[in-house]
Amino acid sequence: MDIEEWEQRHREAFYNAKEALPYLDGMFVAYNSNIDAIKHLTEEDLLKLIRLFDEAEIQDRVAVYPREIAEPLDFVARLLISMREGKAAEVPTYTEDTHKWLKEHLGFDYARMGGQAGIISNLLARLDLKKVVTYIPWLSEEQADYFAAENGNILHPRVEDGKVVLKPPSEAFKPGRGSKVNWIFEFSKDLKVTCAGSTFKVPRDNRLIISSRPKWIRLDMDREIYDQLDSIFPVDGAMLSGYQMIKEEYEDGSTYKDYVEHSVEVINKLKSLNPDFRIHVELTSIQNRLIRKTILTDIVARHVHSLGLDTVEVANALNVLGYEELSYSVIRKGENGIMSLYQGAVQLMKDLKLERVHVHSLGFYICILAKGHPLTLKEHRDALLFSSVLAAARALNGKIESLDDAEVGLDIPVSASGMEDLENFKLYCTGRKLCSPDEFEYGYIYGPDHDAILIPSKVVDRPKATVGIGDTISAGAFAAMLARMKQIKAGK
Ligand SMILES: Nc1ncnc2c1ncn2[C@@H]1O[C@H](COP(=O)(O)OP(=O)(O)O)[C@@H](O)[C@H]1O
Ligand SMILES: O=P(O)(O)OC[C@H]1O[C@](O)(CO)[C@@H](O)[C@@H]1O
Ligand SMILES: [Mg+2]
Repeated sequence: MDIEEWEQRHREAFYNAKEALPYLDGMFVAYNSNIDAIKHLTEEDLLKLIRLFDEAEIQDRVAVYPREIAEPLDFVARLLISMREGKAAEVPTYTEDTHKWLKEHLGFDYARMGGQAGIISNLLARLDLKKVVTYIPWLSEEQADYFAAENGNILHPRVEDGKVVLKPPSEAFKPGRGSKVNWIFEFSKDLKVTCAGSTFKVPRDNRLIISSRPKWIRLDMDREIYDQLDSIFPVDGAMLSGYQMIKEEYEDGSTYKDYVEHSVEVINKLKSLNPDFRIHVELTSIQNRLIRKTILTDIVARHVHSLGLDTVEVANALNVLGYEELSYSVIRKGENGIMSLYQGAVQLMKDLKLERVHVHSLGFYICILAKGHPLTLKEHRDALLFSSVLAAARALNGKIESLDDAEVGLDIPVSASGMEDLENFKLYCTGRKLCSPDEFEYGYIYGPDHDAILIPSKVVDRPKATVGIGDTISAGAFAAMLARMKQIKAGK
């Protein structure tokens, strides 16, 4: 594979996407947004933090592998695990005490829009989409301020005298509603960590998300808004996320089954209102295995078209779907396990009856397509290359203000190690007759029951922050794909 060829393809794809995006009438985005309190950890911070605890106790808690933050020791343990493995993780906390303790002992550098739906809404709005209809069940006044308002193209449903109208978030929030604040601990490659006599270096830039889960959170849609869902149209597709909020049981006796049922009702109603409608679900790391499995088998499977996830989430999904061996080989080899990652993504597409599975990894993206998916492999590849430029821009500056602003991503080089990973995969693909050597150079794979796109992606050496880049990649690619479908429909 020739790096200059891929740089040229990125440029061409970026301008093709720029041409196509205005053909979109709009996108519906729901459910989760929050305020991200972001803290870049230094070695000094870590020394101070570890000194607050007995190091043997930290070690014991690491071995427990806490799946929620019930007390500060859980936090320190999950932080060390995440740093040592270089794996992105999100851990829930159900107590306000966590926020108080972190504020008192660490503090944060800056607050930003957070949550897949929040980040995706702002990205699509700044790509100048005609309309982004966002639905956040817990929209607070403070949270409303984190939505991009400069283009006036983000609208949120509101019930006025029994009628659903679309308003800017700043006019649609629920008065008196509290805000959901997550903590994001960003840590850079090579940061040195010493605890209980052992020292290690952080293997790659990454972050740990502490996801607050206040009692009032419900992953659900207001009844009136559901009943008048046609009022958000015309929109061409939806990007849904936040199902990780769903709990097994609630104080009022309801259970996760009720919220899964409502979530599927919303999806079915959206599809009934536009036969060409396409729905993408963006995943995140979900600690509760029952909820993770249920989201995949009862909400995603057979109901949505497209799934976006990172490598750890592929492994976690395979694990709860019964592919322990494959899951382990994805995790064990990390970014190098491209064969297992590919096989895992194909398995997800088959088991969950999806049209599209878009996996983002550091240095390359894989997109598995069901046979018969509209668009050529080149058009799908363009969508992925476009998102790679966006990812670079977001990694470089920590945000994307506009399409013109995103062009800075074109100057970031395609990842040499990503190219190497793909080279290692070439033998597997050509050996199994998945593609000819030439087709592989284009990044096209024609499987027996699926097609696929592989691209090397642009990687920023010292990113400003990594949180939200995956959401940016998935949103950019899905929007560009839909836009191309609309452009073709318009005869262009
Ligand atoms: N320095 C970087 N430059 C470019 N892309 C990056 C960089 N760091 C991470 N990424 C991309 O961001 C993705 C992170 O995805 P994910 O873990 O889903 O993030 P989030 O869910 O917070 O948006 C990685 O898979 C990789 O493709
Ligand atoms: O699961 P939650 O609490 O909605 O949080 C999702 C987290 O994932 C992100 O959206 C990144 O994907 C963060 O901005 C956010 O803190
Ligand atoms: Mg993600």
